[in-house]
Amino acid sequence: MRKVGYLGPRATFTHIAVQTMFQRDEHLPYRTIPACVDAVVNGEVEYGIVPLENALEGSVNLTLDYLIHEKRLPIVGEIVLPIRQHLMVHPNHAKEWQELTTVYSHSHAIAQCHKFLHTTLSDVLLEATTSTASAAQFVKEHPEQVIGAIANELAAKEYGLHIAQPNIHDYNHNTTRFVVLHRSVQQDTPFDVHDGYKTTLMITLPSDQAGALHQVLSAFGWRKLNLSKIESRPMKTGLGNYFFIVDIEQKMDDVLIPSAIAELEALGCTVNLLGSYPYFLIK
Ligand SMILES: O=C(O)C(=O)C[C@]1(C(=O)O)C=C[C@@H](O)C=C1
Repeated sequence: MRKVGYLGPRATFTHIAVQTMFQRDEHLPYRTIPACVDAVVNGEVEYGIVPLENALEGSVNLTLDYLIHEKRLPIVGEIVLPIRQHLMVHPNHAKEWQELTTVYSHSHAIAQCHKFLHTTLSDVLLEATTSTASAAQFVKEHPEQVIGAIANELAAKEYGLHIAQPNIHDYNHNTTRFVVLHRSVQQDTPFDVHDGYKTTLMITLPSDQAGALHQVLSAFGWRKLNLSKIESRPMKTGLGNYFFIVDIEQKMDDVLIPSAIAELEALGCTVNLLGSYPYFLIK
């Protein structure tokens, strides 16, 4: 049985991803994303699962920044999960959900429900928590307060809450990508089944070189390497300094990706491989 760490407490979306893909393993909750990443670094767990990107809200910057700037662990797998957000309250307040004073949730979950919150609960205070399930746990522990949480159905069951309004996310096609982290690059994949492979690179452009980004993209383009994501993030070294994260829709090979990397390096770019890994889409 392998030890798998996740952003907890029990019944987060991350926990659902872990329960689905690591059914026979031991699951250990961590309070924050950095704590979960640290647990992999320290060897407390073999794998750590953290959210990376949501279809409505974009990247989970805390994950990306911690992985890039603090603890550089390889990505060895990816799980994509459909996300349905529900407004839940303590059963004592089932009829008062329109009079809530405060709604708690993870900032990404709050952002996925802005339209609903704006139109239906416009005066409510919004408070960010470390995860959706920790918001549900907080509501359970404060039955005297007229407050709510945005979380999933499993959290409503786990913490004995009443779903006052189901499916409050603003757009139907809501999914989140979770990455599987390991201490070192592995030959074995963390799960037996998968829907395809991705390779993620971090690319830093040479400073002040006109057309550098165009040249980078053409190194992938003429090799017909399909990119499923390109995103820039601050290098945190000064205003205007950015690096790029690029996802290529295929496994690392012997020819195409290595020669694209060599071409980028010849152009003066710095390229780091963050992982080449299988992904699985949960239905
Ligand atoms: O709080 C949770 O339940 C999480 O697993 C975190 C998280 C995220 O950070 O994006 C995961 C999925 C949803 O997009 C909302 C929150």
